[in-house]
Amino acid sequence: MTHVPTAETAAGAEPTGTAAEALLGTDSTRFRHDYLEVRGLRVAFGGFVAVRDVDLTVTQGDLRFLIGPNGAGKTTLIDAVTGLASATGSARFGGKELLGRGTHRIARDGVGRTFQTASVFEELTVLQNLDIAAGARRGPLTMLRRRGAVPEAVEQALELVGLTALRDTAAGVLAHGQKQWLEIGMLLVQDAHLLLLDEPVAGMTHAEREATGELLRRIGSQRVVVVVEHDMDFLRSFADSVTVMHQGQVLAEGTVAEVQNDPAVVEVYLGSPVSTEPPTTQAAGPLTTQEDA
Ligand SMILES: Nc1ncnc2c1ncn2[C@@H]1O[C@H](COP(=O)(O)OP(=O)(O)OP(=O)(O)O)[C@@H](O)[C@H]1O
Repeated sequence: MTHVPTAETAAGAEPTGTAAEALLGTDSTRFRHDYLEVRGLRVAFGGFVAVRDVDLTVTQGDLRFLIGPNGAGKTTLIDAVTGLASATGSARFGGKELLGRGTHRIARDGVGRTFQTASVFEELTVLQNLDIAAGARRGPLTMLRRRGAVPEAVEQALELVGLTALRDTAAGVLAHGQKQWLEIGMLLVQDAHLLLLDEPVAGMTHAEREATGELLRRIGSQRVVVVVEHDMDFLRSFADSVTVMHQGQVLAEGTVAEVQNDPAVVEVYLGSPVSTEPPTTQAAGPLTTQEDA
């Protein structure tokens, strides 16, 4: 029988505190003081500078959203931090300089990312995908020793991302949202402590977006999480803080309310200078949607 995945079986189901704590740790873990510190980051493609002079600090417990118009340099920034784009300046995590290192070493140092399109092994089951991700961390010898047993971290990740009931389902038949959760689970079993997520809720249903937001909250309390996102409703529901990029630079940073009322952000998003006249009615901010207007 084909298992039909539903939103209810996925990340919306609250995991037990034990699984989340066991996998993510608690405030007393050694990762408490982890943070991403980017300074003077610059990425050029030939003569075109896609990212310039970017400073960014993101700490554990601060679910950071990175927004900006198309082409602002958000994905390029993630590419630079994860070793996919060569960059100058500095990007440090856990006290280590990431720039100039290979993608695999950066991953081993606890930095994980997702892409706009989920990249899971479609023919393999949820469990197999997680086990491979865990194996990437364990190394071949440990993998051989553990063959047959489901590693504890994999069990915990299954529960945390709400895919326990779908563990034996082929990843290819998962709903779109569930694939994203699987990818996030794969980062967790790889022991990523900096998670850079590129548009994780694109194409998701409302229920899937809500479930993802709750999941990111849980993870963000114990890991350093940066979310690139265009979905402004999602941002306003779940962001602790926001960095706005424009033309390769940081334009504004602050709480949702702060950036929403920043005239420079308004101008970029609306494409025209903000009126200096007092509004006659409640003005819609740049991060508002049709629902709000
Ligand atoms: N490999 C590349 N070679 C040349 N130019 C590139 C390359 N990758 C990105 N760019 C350019 O760099 C700029 C920033 O692109 P990037 O994908 O980082 O933007 P973004 O903010 O993530 O946009 P979006 O929201 O549309 O994903 C764009 O002008 C893009 O065309």
